Amino acid sequence: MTIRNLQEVAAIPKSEPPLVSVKDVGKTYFTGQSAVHAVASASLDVRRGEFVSLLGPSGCGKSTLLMMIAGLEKPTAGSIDLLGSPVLAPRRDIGIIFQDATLLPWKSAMDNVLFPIRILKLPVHKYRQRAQELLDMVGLTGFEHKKPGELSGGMRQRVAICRSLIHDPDILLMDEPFSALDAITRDQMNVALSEILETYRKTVIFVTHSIREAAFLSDRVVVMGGRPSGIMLDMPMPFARPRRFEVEETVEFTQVCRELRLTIEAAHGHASSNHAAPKGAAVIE
Ligand SMILES: Nc1ncnc2c1ncn2[C@@H]1O[C@H](COP(=O)(O)OP(=O)(O)OP(=O)(O)O)[C@@H](O)[C@H]1O
Repeated sequence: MTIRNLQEVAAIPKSEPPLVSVKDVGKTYFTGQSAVHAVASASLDVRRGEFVSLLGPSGCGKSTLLMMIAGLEKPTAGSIDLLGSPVLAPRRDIGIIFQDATLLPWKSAMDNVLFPIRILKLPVHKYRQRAQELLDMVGLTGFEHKKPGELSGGMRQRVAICRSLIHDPDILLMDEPFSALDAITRDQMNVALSEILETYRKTVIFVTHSIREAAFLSDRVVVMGGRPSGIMLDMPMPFARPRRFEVEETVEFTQVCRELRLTIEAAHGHASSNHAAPKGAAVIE
């Protein structure tokens, strides 16, 4: 089982082909008589070890793009390659985390983490130690035998993160994983996720409404928006790693967040921050 560390990632040459390649992808949903153009033409490359956030207001197609990368929705235009092969269906080299932890309520935290191993018909005993290491890393030592109902929302989401990592996927897709948590727990989860990724370095595509969350976690932030929706901005985050809360108190962080916010507002025809937030952009924190 490979555990990639930061030094290894830093050593990945920029010339290496992207791990995820989204080319001119579009998605139109047809429901009865009407058509919804969820994503117009989106192109995006993600390199191995990168953390890329998809940021934008409600309804701009972030989840749709993520679900297409996961192979859970089919594009109506363009193509998506993962590790050099086209995505045609859900794949084992991907781990997915949704807003709701969706744990099995009758199973313990340990058994929930090991669940993908059972589904994949791999030998469970070989993965117990890794499951324990993951639970230890997210601060759940001593909670292995608790059922989801006995855990807090933040704890359940930590179990879900462990579950997504247990089979050592190359890519993690995360759809607003912390948006149901209170602000303090959410901040703690952001730091916990950063720490996890410093050890179990993965390629991550992360959907969020939160500018600060995107800026804190990401190597690049991709802003989606416009009508029809596409990619408005692809911006590298200039903050050194490892990152701790203090980065959010820097002038540079505030400037980056401002630029992201202005791009989102411009996408909605509101270039000035003095305007009231447009419908749809009201969800941006
Ligand atoms: N299964 C579906 N059938 C029809 N329309 C859909 C479907 N899924 C999404 N849509 C529409 O596609 C558009 C994009 O939705 P999507 O959920 O991808 O946006 P989003 O940016 O992730 O929004 P949110 O942040 O609120 O989750 C919306 O107009 C939505 O109503």
